[in-house]
Amino acid sequence: MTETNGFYAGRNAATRIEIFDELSPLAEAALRSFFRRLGAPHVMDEVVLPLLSEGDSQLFAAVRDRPWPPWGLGARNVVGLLQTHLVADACWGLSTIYLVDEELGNIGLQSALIKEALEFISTDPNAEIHYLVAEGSMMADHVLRETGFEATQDVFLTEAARYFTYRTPARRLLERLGLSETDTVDVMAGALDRAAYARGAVFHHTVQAASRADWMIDRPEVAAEITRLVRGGHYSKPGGVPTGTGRIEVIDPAGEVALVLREFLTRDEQAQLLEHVLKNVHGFTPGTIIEPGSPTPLVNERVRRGRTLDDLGRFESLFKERIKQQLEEVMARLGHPAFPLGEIELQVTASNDGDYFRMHRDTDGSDTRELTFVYLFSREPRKFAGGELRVFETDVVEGRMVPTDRSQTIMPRANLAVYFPARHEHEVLPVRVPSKQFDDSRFSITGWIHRR
Ligand SMILES: O=C(O)CCC(=O)C(=O)O
Ligand SMILES: [Fe+2]
Repeated sequence: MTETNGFYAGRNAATRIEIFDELSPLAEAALRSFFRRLGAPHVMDEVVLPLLSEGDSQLFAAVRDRPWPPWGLGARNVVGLLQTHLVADACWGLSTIYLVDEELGNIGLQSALIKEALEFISTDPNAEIHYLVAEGSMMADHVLRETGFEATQDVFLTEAARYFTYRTPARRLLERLGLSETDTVDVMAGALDRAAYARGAVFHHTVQAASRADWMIDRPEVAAEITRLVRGGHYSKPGGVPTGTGRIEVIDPAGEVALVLREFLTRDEQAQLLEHVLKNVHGFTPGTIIEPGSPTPLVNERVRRGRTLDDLGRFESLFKERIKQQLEEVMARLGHPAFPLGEIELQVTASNDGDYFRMHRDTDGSDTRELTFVYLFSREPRKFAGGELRVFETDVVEGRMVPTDRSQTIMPRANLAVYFPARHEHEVLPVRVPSKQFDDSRFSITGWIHRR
């Protein structure tokens, strides 16, 4: 047994896997020291502790105890760590296995850590493991699929890359890695067959290498092939009803959930539009919503907080013209059936500090709104955070509106045009504008494209 794992046998015999879901000061000190040795001390405060304090997160640590005394500061030496966190109902994110350099080749240790985590998670027989994988990535895509993951159409967009959700049942992953039948201690000692360790090595090293840019490098414009799925990502929605469980099979979806087109206006047009809007600051009034059964628009801050302006000045005709020019391509790419074009309503929204627009649809099916258009703009460089536009696909099945598991998150970025069917539920996440200045707001122009 130990023959196949001789190099690490001594170390692994002195290693145990410890589970934490809260941290004593001593355990926290041991983890801080671990991340400092990894050269990534920020991970503790920016990832591990926040996830842990949200609840439903566990740390699986490979620990070696100091020979004597086995208590007090420095008694526990953490050499490997895996964090799990519940993202949505029965949907779990796994961190990469963080390892000190001298354990990078210790496949017994890595297998033991993931075995403990997967066994813990799969006490729920429906539990699934999810990763976000960058579109077009070769290594992560190939290896995750080979390990039994399926790619879904659930999209997550950052400025750096477009990610898709990959998922697999926790039980299946345990089996694919050959870990379901052997005890953790034996896994560490080298009792699995070669093929299982080889599969595990490819899997773990791929996840480590592919996600390294996500946790080692503090540069948001650098895209990692694999990134962590987080709560507050496209799986949970303030004030909304959960839709994207990631567990509904999507077979050959008709088109994109929302179509994003860049560079909608020229530079000059952008500057003039901003000028028009800033000049009309006093024309903005609190944004309203139309509630079911009530014909008059109302202010309802439980749903919407923000200010709107109906007068687009000369931009009214410019927007209508440009939307009409794009419409054919837009409908083709959305897979949206053709309709005789009617009017286009336009409205500017300014979202300042604390503003949001919770889950809603722009049509309940009883009016003639077909498509929603959203144009995003702001001062550059941008002075706000948040304000992501999230769109959740809705199908119509036998005349009823049925949410699917596809969604798309659009990070605000100046000069983007977004199109989606008006029946899709969508929301604007809370905006933060530290200066609270009107000029620094997140601005958008919404267009409702009617059929005749
Ligand atoms: O500002 C946005 O991104 C979207 C606004 C919206 O959903 C609406 O005006 O109906
Ligand atoms: Fe809307």
